Amino acid sequence: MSSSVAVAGASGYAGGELLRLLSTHPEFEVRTVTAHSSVGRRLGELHPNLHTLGDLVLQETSAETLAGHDLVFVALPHGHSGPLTDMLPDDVVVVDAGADHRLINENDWHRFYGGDWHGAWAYGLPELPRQESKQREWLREATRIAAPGCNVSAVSIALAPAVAAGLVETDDLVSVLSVGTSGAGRALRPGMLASEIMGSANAYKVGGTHRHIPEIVQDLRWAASGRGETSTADIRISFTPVLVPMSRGILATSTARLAVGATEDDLREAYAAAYGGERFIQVCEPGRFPATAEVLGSNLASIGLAVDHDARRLVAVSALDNLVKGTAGAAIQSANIALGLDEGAGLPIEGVAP
Ligand SMILES: NC(=O)C1=CN([C@@H]2O[C@H](COP(=O)(O)OP(=O)(O)OC[C@H]3O[C@@H](n4cnc5c(N)ncnc54)[C@H](OP(=O)(O)O)[C@@H]3O)[C@@H](O)[C@H]2O)C=CC1
Ligand SMILES: CC(=O)N[C@@H](CCC(=O)OP(=O)(O)O)C(=O)O
Repeated sequence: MSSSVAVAGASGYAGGELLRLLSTHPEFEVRTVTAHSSVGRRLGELHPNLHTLGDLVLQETSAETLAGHDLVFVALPHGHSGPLTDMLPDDVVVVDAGADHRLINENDWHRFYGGDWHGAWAYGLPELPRQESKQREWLREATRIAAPGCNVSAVSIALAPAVAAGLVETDDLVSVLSVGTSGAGRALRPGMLASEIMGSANAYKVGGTHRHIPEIVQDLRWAASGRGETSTADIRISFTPVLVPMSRGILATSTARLAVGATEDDLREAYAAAYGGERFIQVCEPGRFPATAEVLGSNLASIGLAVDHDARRLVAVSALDNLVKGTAGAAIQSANIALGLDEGAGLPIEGVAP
C-alpha cells in the first residue's frame, strides 16, 4: 500500500518540485497540499506544469492539516518549520527542505538565522563520506530529516572526499558559485526582477556572511571524522555565491591547497572510493567538467576534478539542479532511505535538455 503524503509550502518553488517528483513516485500518494497566501487556490493555478495534481486545493499550513499522513514534506521559509513540526506526531516521517533542523550547533543557528532553535534532525546528504557510513545509518528509520541547503550540497559533495582522505589542507578552502534565481524562492524581492537579473551577474552575501557557511563546515567536519577529527578539524572556507541569469542550477568551483605529498592520482582514487557506488554522484573523466545544463531536472550531482600544479591546489567543479539534488530530490532520496524503499525510487537521473 502506498504512503500518504502531505506537502507544506506547496505553492513555492521547492514545494512545486517536490510535487513534480512525487507525482511519479511508485510508493507515495500526495493527498494534501498546504500554503499561506495562496490558501484556497488550485495547485494548477500556481504550478501549471503539474498536470495530474493540478486539481488539489491548497489548504492552510497547520498541524491539523498535516497530521494523519505517513509522510510530510515541509518547504517553508526558515523559522516556520520548527514550531509547526514540533506539533506533529512522532510516528509521522517529516522531511524539512528548509534550514530549521540542519545545524547541530545552536550558536550557529542564532548567528546566521536567529529566532528559536528547534534542534538538529538526521541530515539528508546520504553520500557524504563519513566515518563508518554514518550518514545512511542516521537516515535509516529516522522520522525527522533535514535536507541540506542547495549550495551546501554542491560544495560539500565536491570537497568532502579530499577532506576525508586528508589530501587537502582544510583551513584554506575557497568556493565561488554561479547560482540560479529559483534558489531565492518565489516571493518578490528587491533586485530579483527579470529586468535587473538578465544580462548581469551579481555576487551577494560576500565576505563570510552567507548562512550556508556553518552547514558546509559541519559537513566537512563530518567528512574529516574518518580521520578521527570530528570536533577538532579546522575547516575554513571562503564562500561567495554569484547570482547569474538562469532559473535553475548551481555551478560551484571549489579549490583547496594540496596536503604535502598529495597527487592527482591520490585524489582520483579518493573520489572513486567515496562515490564509485553512488548512483546520484558522477565523477567526470579527467579533463571534463560538468555544466549545469547536464543536470537540470536530474537528481545527479556531477563533479570534474583537476590539480592546478603551479598553485598546488585541487580544483573541483560541481554542478547540480538546486531544486532537485539541491532540495526536492535530496528530500525524497532521504525519505526513501528512512522508509526502507529503494533509495532511488521516483528520482530521475536523466535531465531535461536543451
Ligand atoms: N528554492 C531553492 O532552490 C531551495 C529552497 N530551499 C528551502 O525550501 C524552503 C522553501 O523555499 P522556496 O520554495 O524557494 O520558497 P518560496 O518562496 O518559493 O515558497 C515558500 C512557501 O512557503 C509558504 N509560506 C510563505 N510564508 C509563510 C508563512 N508565514 N507561513 C506558512 N507558509 C508560508 C508560501 O506560501 P504562499 O505562496 O501561499 O504564501 C510558499 O508555499 C525554504 O526553507 C528554502 O530555504 C532549500 C534548498 C533550495
Ligand atoms: C539565489 C539565492 O538567493 N539562493 C539562495 C539559496 C539558498 C537556499 O534556498 O537554501 P536554504 O534552504 O538554506 O535557504 C541563497 O544563496 O541564499
